[in-house]
Amino acid sequence: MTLSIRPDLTSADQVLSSFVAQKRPKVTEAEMMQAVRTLLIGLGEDPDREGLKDTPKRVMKALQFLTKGYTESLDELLNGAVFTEDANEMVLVRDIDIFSSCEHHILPIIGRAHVAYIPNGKVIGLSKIARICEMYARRLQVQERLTTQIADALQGLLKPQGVAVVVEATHMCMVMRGVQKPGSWTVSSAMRGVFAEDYRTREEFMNLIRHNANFH
Ligand SMILES: Nc1nc2c(ncn2[C@@H]2O[C@H](COP(=O)(O)OP(=O)(O)OP(=O)(O)O)[C@@H](O)[C@H]2O)c(=O)[nH]1
Ligand SMILES: [Zn+2]
Repeated sequence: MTLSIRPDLTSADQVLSSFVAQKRPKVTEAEMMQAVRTLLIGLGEDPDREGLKDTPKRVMKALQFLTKGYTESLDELLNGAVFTEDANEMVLVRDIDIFSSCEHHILPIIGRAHVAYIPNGKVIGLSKIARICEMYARRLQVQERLTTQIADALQGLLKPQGVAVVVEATHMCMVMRGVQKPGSWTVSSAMRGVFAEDYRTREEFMNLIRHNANFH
């Protein structure tokens, strides 16, 4: 089962279960499209008018794409790209775009993730860090869980000296509806190992995610 619908799992269980690609449950696409059609009627629309004729299919496809992380696994996305390397300095991948969906309203969470780790004999292909973010973001999420899942995945895969993840994001459910606060954004962090234990390591990470790159 997927993480978001198994709140009883510990983070270690969650990392393990992420190794196995999840299958979509057996609801037919026709049933999903029918549900969107019902929504349209409930909203006061005519689902048979020309502009809306293909909308149930489009909405279903869009939602399938936005939640494709349920069908992905760490094992597949890694493709073996964990290498033995005698490196022990911080590795940071910054400014990873995040497009997720909040589980309360299925509205976009848009932001960036910054992910660092300090190796302990193993390094991971850099693109795989962004792919891990992508896999967890493309599920129904709360920002806090997205942040800890990324950290726990790296911690579980590499057993590094430490992992640090910061996610900065704006939630459309707080911008377009509800409390309507455009410009508000949320910062969440997950620190593991030396990043949790040693404030200087954490400070170094925080400084590195604040400075501007020279090539911009
Ligand atoms: N902690 C956390 N809360 C979130 C996230 N995304 C959405 N929420 C919040 O989830 C809460 C759901 O509250 P409810 O009162 O059940 O729903 P609601 O009536 O739609 O709430 P409002 O947004 O305040 O109108 C809201 O406070 C949202 O802002 C997230 O990633 N993390
Ligand atoms: Zn929401």
